[in-house]
Amino acid sequence: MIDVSKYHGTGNDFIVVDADHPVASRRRFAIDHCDRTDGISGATGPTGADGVLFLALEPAFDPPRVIMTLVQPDGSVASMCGNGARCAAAWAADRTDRDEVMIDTPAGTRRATVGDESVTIEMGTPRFDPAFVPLARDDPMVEEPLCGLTVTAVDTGVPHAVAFVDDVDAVDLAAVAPDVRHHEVFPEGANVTLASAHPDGGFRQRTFERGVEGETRSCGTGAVAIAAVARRVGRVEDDRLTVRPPGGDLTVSFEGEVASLSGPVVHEFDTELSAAHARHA
Ligand SMILES: N[C@H](CCC[C@H](N)C(=O)O)C(=O)O
Repeated sequence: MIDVSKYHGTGNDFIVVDADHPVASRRRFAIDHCDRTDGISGATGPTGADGVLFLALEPAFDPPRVIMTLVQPDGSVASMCGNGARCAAAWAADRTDRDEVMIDTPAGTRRATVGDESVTIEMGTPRFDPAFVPLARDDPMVEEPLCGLTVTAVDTGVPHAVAFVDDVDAVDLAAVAPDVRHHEVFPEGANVTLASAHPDGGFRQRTFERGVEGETRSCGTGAVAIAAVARRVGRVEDDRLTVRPPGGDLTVSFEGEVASLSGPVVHEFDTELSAAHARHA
């Protein structure tokens, strides 16, 4: 058994594992323990999770660094996760007593700042170039019809197909998302993110995630994707926007074209999990 923690960022929830602990098969560990019916349990029973964050803390750096690897419930590895990176920063801040942490991800190194009420992570520059998303074509996809939605494709560390609709709750996301998520124009697949204008400003959000293969309560790269697309297509000019997924409000801000993501992080509980899976299972 190994010690683990459970965290969530606006309802996007993760099992956090110190990478020093021996886990024979990270893939098997994520598939088993993320399961919503018989995965990781808290005081009130099984919770499961949207993914496992394996975190290697390097406290000697200034600021401390964390190498973050997100393994998803289907066993795949995602190159970036906005809410996961915010949880990783809170975990590292607890261990180092520092409020600034660098998170190393396959999408790049991102600075995180841990405050009392919220954790902010730099998210880099959203990219529309087909080579970045990636798209299996030479032109960016901006407000094009795709599987019944009007889609703009953007890379915010992972690929998002963003569609603005009148009311995010009026869309049967589970029904419409899989065709977009698996469309041949996205050679690595895509997360499918819906947005609609909120009466108090900003946007409501719903995201169907690749790797979870379902809707999550929040998605940080998706929130940044909505803000980036809204600016690109001229829906807003703001440098600071509230994006509201079902699990709680996120703030996306821009300095020039570089985005940051802020919102609360909650340490839910600590427990122990079995890590004794066959290496290649
Ligand atoms: N929930 C995450 C995104 C995970 C990325 C993943 N679903 C993929 O692209 O495979 C976030 O807060 O940004």
